[in-house]
Amino acid sequence: MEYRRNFVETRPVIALDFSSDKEVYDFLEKFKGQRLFVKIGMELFYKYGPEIVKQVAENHDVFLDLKLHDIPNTVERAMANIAELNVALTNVHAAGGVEMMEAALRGLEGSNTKLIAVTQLTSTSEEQMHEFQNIQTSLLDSVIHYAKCTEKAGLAGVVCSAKEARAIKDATSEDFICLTPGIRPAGAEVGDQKRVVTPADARKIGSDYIVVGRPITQAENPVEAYENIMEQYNS
Ligand SMILES: O=C(O)c1cc(=O)[nH]c(=O)n1[C@@H]1O[C@H](COP(=O)(O)O)[C@@H](O)[C@H]1O
Repeated sequence: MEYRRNFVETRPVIALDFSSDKEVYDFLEKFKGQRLFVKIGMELFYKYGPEIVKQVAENHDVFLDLKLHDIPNTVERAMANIAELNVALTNVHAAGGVEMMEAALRGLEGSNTKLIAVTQLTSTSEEQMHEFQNIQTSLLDSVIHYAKCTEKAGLAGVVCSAKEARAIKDATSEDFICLTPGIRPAGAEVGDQKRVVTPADARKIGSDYIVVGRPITQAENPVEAYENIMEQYNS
């Protein structure tokens, strides 16, 4: 079946998982003025706070990945602070519940930031989910359950493995965003990721955004690695 696709972000979102701001700016320099889509996560945020987000957002689109998961009131108030940064995307954990996700959205009111929710981390395997989370459905069912709850709360989409993107869109809507980390070019080191997909397959299955960290940031030539991954994703 041919599916309608409204929007796909053709640039891989680069996870800036660096321990210092110097490494971040040295890395971004290599791309010579290109406007990138980058992800700032806990590692940088807990060290440099909103300042690094503001700095990077001057020249790049930013996904602020802080994965909020707390009581609704706390999440709403934290999101109101994130709203001031006007980043393109930010996230919460769907496991926080529908009420928490609705509160997060209220906190973001007035900003242009899209809110998405993490379903099951791409570093979680089916067995780990059964054993540690004591969820006895299949991992796919769990991910779809969280996606439906996220849709019900009114969020723009989810973070999931590309493996699940097609099933999520079938269970929600074609426009429901599937942002997918756990991307590995064929033969690349997998590291702690469990549910990995190649850039080309991610696009075929239905990712709207791919997030790529180490295969680019740890590459000998990060610009070349970025361009190769972008080409595979868009071919
Ligand atoms: O929300 C995320 O961005 C995220 C969710 C998830 O399920 N898995 C996941 O890997 N991520 C993030 O995506 C990035 C993946 O990095 P690499 O494994 O180095 O490509 C990391 O910064 C993770 O924090």
